[in-house]
Amino acid sequence: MAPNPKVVAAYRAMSSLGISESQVKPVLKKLLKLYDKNWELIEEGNYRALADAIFEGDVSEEPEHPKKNKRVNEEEAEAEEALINVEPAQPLKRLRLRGQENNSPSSAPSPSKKPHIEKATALEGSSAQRHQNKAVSSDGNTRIAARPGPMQDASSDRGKQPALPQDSLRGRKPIYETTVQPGRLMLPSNQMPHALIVPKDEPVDELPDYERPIAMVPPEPTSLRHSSTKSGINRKQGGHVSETSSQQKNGVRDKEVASDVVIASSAQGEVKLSLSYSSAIQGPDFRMPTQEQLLKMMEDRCLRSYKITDPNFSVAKMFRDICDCMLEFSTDSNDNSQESCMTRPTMDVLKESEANGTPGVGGSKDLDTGSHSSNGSIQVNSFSALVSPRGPYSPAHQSALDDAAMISKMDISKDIPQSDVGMQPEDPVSPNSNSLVVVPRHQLTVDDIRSFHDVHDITKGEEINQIPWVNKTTNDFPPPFNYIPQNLVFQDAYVNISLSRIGAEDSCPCIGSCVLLSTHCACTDKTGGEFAYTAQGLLKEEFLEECIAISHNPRQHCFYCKDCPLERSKNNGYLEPCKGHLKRKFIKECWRKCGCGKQCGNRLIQRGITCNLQVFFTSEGKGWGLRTLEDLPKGAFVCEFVGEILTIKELHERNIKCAENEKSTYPILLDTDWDSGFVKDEEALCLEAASFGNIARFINHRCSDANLVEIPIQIECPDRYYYHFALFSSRKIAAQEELTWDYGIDFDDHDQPVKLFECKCGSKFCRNTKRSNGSTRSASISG
Ligand SMILES: C[S@@+](CC[C@H](N)C(=O)[O-])C[C@H]1O[C@@H](n2cnc3c(N)ncnc32)[C@H](O)[C@@H]1O
Repeated sequence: MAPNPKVVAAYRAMSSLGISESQVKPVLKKLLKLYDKNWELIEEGNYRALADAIFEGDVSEEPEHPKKNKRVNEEEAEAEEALINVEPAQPLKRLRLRGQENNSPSSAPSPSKKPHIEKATALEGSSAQRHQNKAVSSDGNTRIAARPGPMQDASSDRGKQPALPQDSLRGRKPIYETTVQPGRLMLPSNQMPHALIVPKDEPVDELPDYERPIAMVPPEPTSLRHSSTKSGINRKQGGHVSETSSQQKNGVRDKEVASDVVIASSAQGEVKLSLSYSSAIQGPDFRMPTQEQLLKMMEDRCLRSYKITDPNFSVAKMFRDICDCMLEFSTDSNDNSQESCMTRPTMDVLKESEANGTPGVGGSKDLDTGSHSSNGSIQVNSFSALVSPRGPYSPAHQSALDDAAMISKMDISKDIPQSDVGMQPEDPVSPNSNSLVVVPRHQLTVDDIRSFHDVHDITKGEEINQIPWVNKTTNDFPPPFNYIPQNLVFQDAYVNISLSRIGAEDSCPCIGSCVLLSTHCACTDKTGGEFAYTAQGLLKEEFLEECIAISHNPRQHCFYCKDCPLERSKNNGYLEPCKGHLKRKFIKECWRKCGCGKQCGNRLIQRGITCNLQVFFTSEGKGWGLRTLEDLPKGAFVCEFVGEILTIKELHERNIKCAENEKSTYPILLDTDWDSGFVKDEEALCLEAASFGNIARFINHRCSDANLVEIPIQIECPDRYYYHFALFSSRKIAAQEELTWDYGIDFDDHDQPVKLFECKCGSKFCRNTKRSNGSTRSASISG
């Protein structure tokens, strides 16, 4: 008799998992019986049920049913015959599970040799694999991550289904049935128990991926067979029968019923987590596991497949926690008074607050108000603060946070009792904390998400040193912005960084550190044959003093362009005369085409920020500021001013837009070389740091006697229309001092690129209080 092609296919699929026909045969026979020869159930998910049954050993270990050898009908006879006659199957690549494409059948270890390990390995390729996170590597291959992602976007699930014909469904609708019953925990589809997945021809659901229920009801013929007493599970609470929506939708089956088994519940039983099971899985050999067996099995799976190493890990506890979270979430979200629910801020901030005598905020931000708070007083803990690698955080929490921001709300000024200040904070991601609210990612605006700044490191790891932030003065959180460590072109700016444009005159053939050599270095040619830096990595005194002098006496160092790009950008048909720009002293650093190394003393600013800084909320009404946490010598490099590279035209347009929305821009004109000839529009540039910037965006202005001075640095571009804007200490600065620089604002000029602010620098040279001076330097930052 010709072999049954279905059987052949099943053999082949199992063969690709390294399972021999002799192992498949008895299990397949039993499954055929169990499923009433419903091949669809066996074929589903590339023979997932078959593979699972073999690995679990459930079916094959069952005692033989008395009707074992009775051929019920032709098909069974044929199938059994085929099971005997079929040729050894060749591995069929198309049928292999994804992620196993490199496992040739020959290299697959024999299950009989290493049954335990083999089971785990194979499961990773089958059912267990579906519970794993996957990351797509740069080569486009799907990789399995070490941990499951509970709130993973369903789109990342692509590629998890086997390459079977139902692949054609990908990109359309998932093949799961989604009957939502009240009180069910909603989890993403990639967490649905595979045993409860319905065949592919069942109706598809309309629910978004993130609202798929964990409990699923598969189709089955009308029956209440499931009311088995075998299970031993106390189903008093949850053993109810429910009707699936699919039946109502398609009307194909009269009634499909399912039963729930409660596997966990919150303390008072308000929330229960139950598994629905269907009589479709209850053949004559149906054996319901006890709750204990189920949890034990799941625990084993977690240990093996998800590599959970915590010896105290308990699936039962995890499920209970899920119930607690559900309860907490649902009661919080129904309760409008949650707006005033509060939590304790992070420890370091509380300590600071206490020291300061005022409540403080750390890792906290006013979550852009309006939609979140009617009175503007609701404060939301920083998302990043919660996920700080140094904070009370575990990788397990991370995956949950990937798709849902855990946010604790507080209004410290009103709600934190003084007795709470300085108390040990709760684990902010503990499910037992009643101060947490889980906000689905889709409810957050881009600005909300951006605004989550890590209290320990506002740079999010982009700099060598972490730069924390603190607010001892108000409940405000740092403004939303994206931290970038290097300038980035916004759109039209022409910044041509190409090696071919760097000629011999713009690079040196030195070896080692140029500043230590006695020989001439070509990179100093443009700065008078002298290095600006000392061997100790400070600005040379003389150079620094010249820069400070230029800054103090702008009028004497001003030039006026014939065709000013700034005026041109206004494009109002009437070209105003140039108001003047400052001609500054340049530094040319060595770069990639030079012979010296990265540690060359003439590559200072490109090595990044090395001093210890902190963002803090100023008490003088200047908003946020930057301070040093260590003493700085005179001439030390502090940081670069980093932002988006905009053309002046783009800045003009952005200013108009921002003015409409009452937002600020923080621009620095890169105008120090505009006198070299006609500057094209795409080469008249500025840096703008309001939305994308580095730590320098927090440095406030101080008139004249600021402790930082700005210096243009040429690195990778031979042309000076694009350069770096570095800030150095203009004098010794003591730890805790605020860092300031003179923006060069003319407070009398109201026709500047951006609106002016009322200067609160406190300097006795403040130009704003005198409202005179008439500095002719072009405006930098204002707000
Ligand atoms: C580059 S930002 C500095 C960081 C800013 N303070 C913040 O909170 O994000 C420039 C803005 O800070 C404010 N600012 C800077 N220096 C100031 C000063 N001396 N007095 C008052 N406000 C100042 C102005 O609003 C200005 O537009």
